[in-house]
Amino acid sequence: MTSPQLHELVLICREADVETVSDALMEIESLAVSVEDADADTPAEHALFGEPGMPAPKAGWDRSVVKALFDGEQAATEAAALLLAQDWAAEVHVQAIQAVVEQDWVRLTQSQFAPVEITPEFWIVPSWHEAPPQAKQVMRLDPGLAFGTGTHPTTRMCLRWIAHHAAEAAGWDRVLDYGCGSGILAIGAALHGARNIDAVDIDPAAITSSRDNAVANRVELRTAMPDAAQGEYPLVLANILAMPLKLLAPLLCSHLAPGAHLVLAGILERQADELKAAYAPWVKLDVSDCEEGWILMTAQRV
Ligand SMILES: C[S@@+](CC[C@H](N)C(=O)[O-])C[C@H]1O[C@@H](n2cnc3c(N)ncnc32)[C@H](O)[C@@H]1O
Repeated sequence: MTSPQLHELVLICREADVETVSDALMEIESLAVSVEDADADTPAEHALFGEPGMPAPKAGWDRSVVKALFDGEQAATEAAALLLAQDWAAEVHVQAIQAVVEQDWVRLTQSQFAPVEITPEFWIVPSWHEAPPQAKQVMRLDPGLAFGTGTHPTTRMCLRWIAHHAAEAAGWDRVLDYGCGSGILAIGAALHGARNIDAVDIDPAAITSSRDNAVANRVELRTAMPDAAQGEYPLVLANILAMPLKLLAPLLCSHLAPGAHLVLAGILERQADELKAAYAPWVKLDVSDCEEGWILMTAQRV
């Protein structure tokens, strides 16, 4: 049995009625409601910006287009009839009830994830893309349930650090990726020559995702919950957030072998001093990279 084609009910209403109309549409089980400016692209169009730092002058446009999505033409027609029968709907007008052209959602989603350059030689490339010709090192990674596709500056900075220190990878005979998400940092380390990598996370979906991504990249990781991290490592990576990183300072530092590198991300520029203070009993953290307000903090245990 095929499901009915999606239809949208397009209404024109005054700014004062937008909220009531939207609420009513949600109550009669519209699948989605959106509001647009009915005068967009005409001389009557006006923007809704306030002064910098001030709220917008009002919540809607003088004449708004409210579009509500329904599962089939009949549902949209019934919703229109029900809405227009309300005593507050005198100024609400039906502009159209029309079939919605199905999008190729898979293609649309895929088009939003392009290859990500970490260094000119090292790229993160979704499985449906060709690797760029200049890429010498490629990680295959598709967006999934766990954080870490290479599009976030914190992840990119960690990967760049790994790539720039790849000459030391012979010494990375154990690596700890604490808060592994998609496994992107652990896989990045493996692709650059690290061995015996523990990728741990509190989120079971991250553990599954890291395992799958490791298989896709033909690298070996030990993926597990955080208590699987045992002993000392010459490289410890953790891209979490400032607050958990502060709480985790004693634990992460207890895993640093003599001479080990500690690489921390998920920290905003203004949080640098708090992090330095939290780690000061064990190591001296420095800011070693910065992107879009996020910083990378690194240290080497003496
Ligand atoms: C920002 S994501 C980073 C993912 C990946 N490492 C990257 O660099 O893109 C942070 C990850 O840390 C995990 N996490 C948060 N708090 C944690 C904790 N206390 N112990 C272990 N993992 C934690 C989250 O579940 C999440 O997967």
